[in-house]
Amino acid sequence: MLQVENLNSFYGQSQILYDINFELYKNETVIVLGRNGMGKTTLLRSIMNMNPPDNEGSINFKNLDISKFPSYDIAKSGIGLVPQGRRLFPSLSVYEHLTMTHRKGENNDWTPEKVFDLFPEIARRKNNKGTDLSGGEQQMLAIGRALVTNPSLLLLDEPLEGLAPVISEKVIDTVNLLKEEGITILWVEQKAVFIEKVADRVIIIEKGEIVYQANTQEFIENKEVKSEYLGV
Ligand SMILES: Nc1ncnc2c1ncn2[C@@H]1O[C@H](COP(=O)(O)OP(=O)(O)OP(=O)(O)O)[C@@H](O)[C@H]1O
Repeated sequence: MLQVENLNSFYGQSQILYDINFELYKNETVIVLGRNGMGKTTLLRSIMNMNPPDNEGSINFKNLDISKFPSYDIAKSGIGLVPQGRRLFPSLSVYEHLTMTHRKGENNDWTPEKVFDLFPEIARRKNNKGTDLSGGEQQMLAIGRALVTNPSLLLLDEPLEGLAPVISEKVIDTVNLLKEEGITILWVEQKAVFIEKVADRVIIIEKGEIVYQANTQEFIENKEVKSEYLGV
């Protein structure tokens, strides 16, 4: 579904990502782990061709090189981003967040109403400003806003940040449900604690380079890798 080849990313003169190569297969959930500042957000921004960073290399999505597409065309081609920190719009209501980006899907259309069925917590607050919601509700809205673009690939940037354990569980359950619906997931995260509940494969990024790729079971059993790169 996605092939990233020889991706190098730069903020001005500073190189952040070095020769990144990996593939995502349809319907798998892959977690990219890395400590603070290792380049995880930069990787997602590069896939979306958001500026900054500047990128070199190729990114193929469903056999199309999207690396030079503007971000809105990448979104249209079927990649949805749930950004770090949610980045909701202070002037928009919950409902407006969902209607503004709704783009009709081919089969199983994610409408604002379907998002409300998934997250009744935010349905009750549809006329409130998005930024007035609790942290957990804001994360649900941020996921909903990406879903109404009807993505086949969803990029999640540390979606559990600042959430209570019970809400984190709900987000993890939601991601598993989306996988059942056929959505491919690329999730970047600092901590590996929940990984066996959701991931098929794990990639570790260290100072902008991929230093490890394995299936989840192999990763869980590999204490050396965990302590070397994640300090756990
Ligand atoms: N706009 C920017 N301009 C210059 N440097 C940046 C910019 N954004 C990020 N960086 C630098 O790029 C590096 C990678 O940052 P990035 O946000 O991708 O890391 P991360 O792994 O997502 O970290 P975190 O877990 O803290 O979100 C860091 O050294 C950061 O300081």
